[in-house]
Amino acid sequence: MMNVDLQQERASATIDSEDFAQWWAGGKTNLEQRRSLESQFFNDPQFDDVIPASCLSYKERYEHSVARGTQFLHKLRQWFSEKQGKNNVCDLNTLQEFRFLLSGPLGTGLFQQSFPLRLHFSMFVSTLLNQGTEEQQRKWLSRAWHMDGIIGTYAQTELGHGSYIRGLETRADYDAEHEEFILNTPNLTAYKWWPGGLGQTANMVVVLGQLYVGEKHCGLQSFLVRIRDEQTHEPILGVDVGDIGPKLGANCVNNGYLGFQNVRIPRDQMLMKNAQVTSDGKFIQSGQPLLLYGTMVFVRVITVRDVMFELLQAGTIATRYSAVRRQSPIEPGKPEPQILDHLTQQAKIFPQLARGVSYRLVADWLWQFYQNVMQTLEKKDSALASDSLAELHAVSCCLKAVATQEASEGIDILRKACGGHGYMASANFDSIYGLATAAYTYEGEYTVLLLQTARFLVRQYVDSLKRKILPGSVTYLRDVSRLVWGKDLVENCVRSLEIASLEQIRLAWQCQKEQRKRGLGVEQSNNLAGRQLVAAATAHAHAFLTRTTVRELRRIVSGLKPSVAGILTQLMELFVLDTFLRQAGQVLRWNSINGRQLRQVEQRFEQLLSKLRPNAVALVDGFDFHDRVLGSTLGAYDGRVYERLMAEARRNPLNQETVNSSFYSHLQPMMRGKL
Ligand SMILES: CCCCC/C=C\C/C=C\C/C=C\CCC(=O)SCCNC(=O)CCNC(=O)[C@H](O)C(C)(C)COP(=O)(O)OP(=O)(O)OC[C@H]1O[C@@H](n2cnc3c(N)ncnc32)[C@H](O)[C@@H]1OP(=O)(O)O
Ligand SMILES: Cc1cc2nc3c(=O)[nH]c(=O)nc-3n(C[C@H](O)[C@H](O)[C@H](O)COP(=O)(O)OP(=O)(O)OC[C@H]3O[C@@H](n4cnc5c(N)ncnc54)[C@H](O)[C@@H]3O)c2cc1C
Repeated sequence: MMNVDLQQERASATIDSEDFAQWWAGGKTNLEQRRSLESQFFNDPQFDDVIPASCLSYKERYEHSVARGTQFLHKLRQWFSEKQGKNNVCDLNTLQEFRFLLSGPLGTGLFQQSFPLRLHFSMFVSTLLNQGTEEQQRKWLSRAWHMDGIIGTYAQTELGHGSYIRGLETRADYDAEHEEFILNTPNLTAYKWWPGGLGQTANMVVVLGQLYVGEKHCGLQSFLVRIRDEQTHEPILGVDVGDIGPKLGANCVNNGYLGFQNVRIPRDQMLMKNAQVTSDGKFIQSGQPLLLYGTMVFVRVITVRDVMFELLQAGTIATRYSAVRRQSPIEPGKPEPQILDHLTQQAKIFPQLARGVSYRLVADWLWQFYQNVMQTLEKKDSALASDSLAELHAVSCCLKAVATQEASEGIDILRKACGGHGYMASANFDSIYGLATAAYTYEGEYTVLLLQTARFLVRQYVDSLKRKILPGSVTYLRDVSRLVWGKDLVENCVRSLEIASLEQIRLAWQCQKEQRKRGLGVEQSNNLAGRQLVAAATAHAHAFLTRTTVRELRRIVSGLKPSVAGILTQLMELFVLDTFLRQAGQVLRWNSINGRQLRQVEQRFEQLLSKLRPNAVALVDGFDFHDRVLGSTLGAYDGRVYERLMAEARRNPLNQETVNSSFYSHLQPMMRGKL
């Protein structure tokens, strides 16, 4: 039976959640296909949970995720190859499509704490694609794509170094006589540490190590290394491998450690698309060295989409729960309202929904931009390629940083918006938050990535002073006009964020110059200007996110059904106004905005909350998360929150006996003074 409040919400909404769901899924056919695929898995008893996953031990969780992961991949592959037909070869688009099935809603529905085989596709196969020569791809790609004797992962980070990649210590020495590389872990800090699936799952890795040819250091290169025997799965001689242990979240990923002692691999297992070692030991850098970092760029790009889903999962749970939960009369003597009627509750939840929708528009744009840059790189126009790569790196770094930070923060706001019940593991905010906050760190830590973007921004700012043509993402730096507060509030807000970004970049540049004038070198000056540089990259991200959201929505809006267009326009506006208000410190520092104008934004913000209120439940229904994807007692479609909380408590293994054995062994002796 459906909760009556949710029934009422759905009946009185002015948008049709089905229309929204079709747009969200990219069309009716896509939506139907996704639903049919999900039902094949979610209705299959072999994918049911007997015991709540949160009640399993760490080891049991791993074993369960491998058992389920292999069944999942087997079934998904069959479905995917039928769908792809003859096109079932591994290229970038196919990989992204398949990876999305693993890490999007479907994969999340089956693995709330992720699973160890994900890295094989997102990082191992993508590295073979990006960094392998055609010959290497012929040899390895198809096998890897079909997991034919190969389960891979990406081993870059070490115990001692993660952010500063050049500091990695793993060594690969070329032995010309045997045409082999010899891999070594010279000390404890050189142990690989963190790679997902490395502990007990993977049998091959892409390893990043310092290449030495004789005495000559040839920089970091990537190598394809077998670490476990294909048949027995025992570690190869000289390989020391294991799992690093429980973490804050993502506890089914099987993150591992790895050390090498004189492990030999053939010469053709260095990935040689951009750099080669010839059989007689000549090192040739034939492509742009930075392409070695290509896998990281790829994952940063797709992470924006991943955290968008996590934020909206949490948003759906909090919205439905807030429509079911009744507490605290607004007027004395009146019935307790749905907590969603408290304006402050709307102000916690709706901006997160708006942010998620904005990330969706920006993630689509970013993926397109990534593909365009990849095509440019293939054209071998080195100047153009290097400019495009620099812009892609700068944009992807700041978007990944800010999106993961805001999504994690948003998920925690949504968790708190569910009061005490939000803290239950069965509400599932812990898993969702665990994944989102991991993304804040992995694939480039937040501050480290913002500093990368800031370098680019300062350079573009200096170019703007020289009246040079600027890349698309920063053309606004050429516009030095002051803010003119007009009728269009969205434009006022976006423009003031752009001005704040421009001025903050200018300030960061001035700080660097001041330090240089004091006689400090470039690196020290950068270090001392660090806070300003991070503020500049953050301000740029906010300006870019708002401008891109507005532009992308305007580009597509005419093709949408009026009710979908209407709610998306409200959400876009709410996102822009919310960003402006949250960044008010920066905005007011760099723009002349008076109290009346600020109040205008606040009033419109509050008005938008009221406008969205009647459609909130229909909107989150439109994201079309299956109950299994939400995995939450608070967020299920039927709204039977209290029944589910109680049922889940009763399933808890502790409640399977009325008296636990610890009573006889400890509590009773204590009470009888017999300890
Ligand atoms: C358990 C997970 C949860 C479950 C989810 C499961 C699956 C999800 C899928 C995958 C994710 C899972 C796991 C994540 C895997 C990882 O984390 S892999 C390890 C990732 N590591 C990093 O990201 C390290 C971050 N550090 C760096 O990228 C670089 O070291 C640096 C900070 C960018 C600096 O590099 P450095 O070599 O020192 O260079 P320098 O600062 O000197 O810069 C040189 C110039 O190169 C430019 N540049 C740097 N990187 C790139 C790049 N990628 N592309 C293009 N250009 C780049 C840089 O800006 C400099 O340019 P200038 O012109 O000189 O300014
Ligand atoms: C869940 C998870 C999964 C992961 N999966 C993988 C994987 O599959 N493969 C893999 O190779 N790695 C993986 N990693 C490792 C991950 O990429 C690194 O942890 C990440 O890049 C951060 O590096 P670090 O741990 O060295 O942090 P540190 O760099 O030590 O960061 C600590 C602090 O130092 C600051 N700091 C560091 N450098 C600078 C600087 N230049 N300027 C200013 N401040 C700085 C940071 O801002 C931060 O506050 C994973 C990590 C996690 C958490």
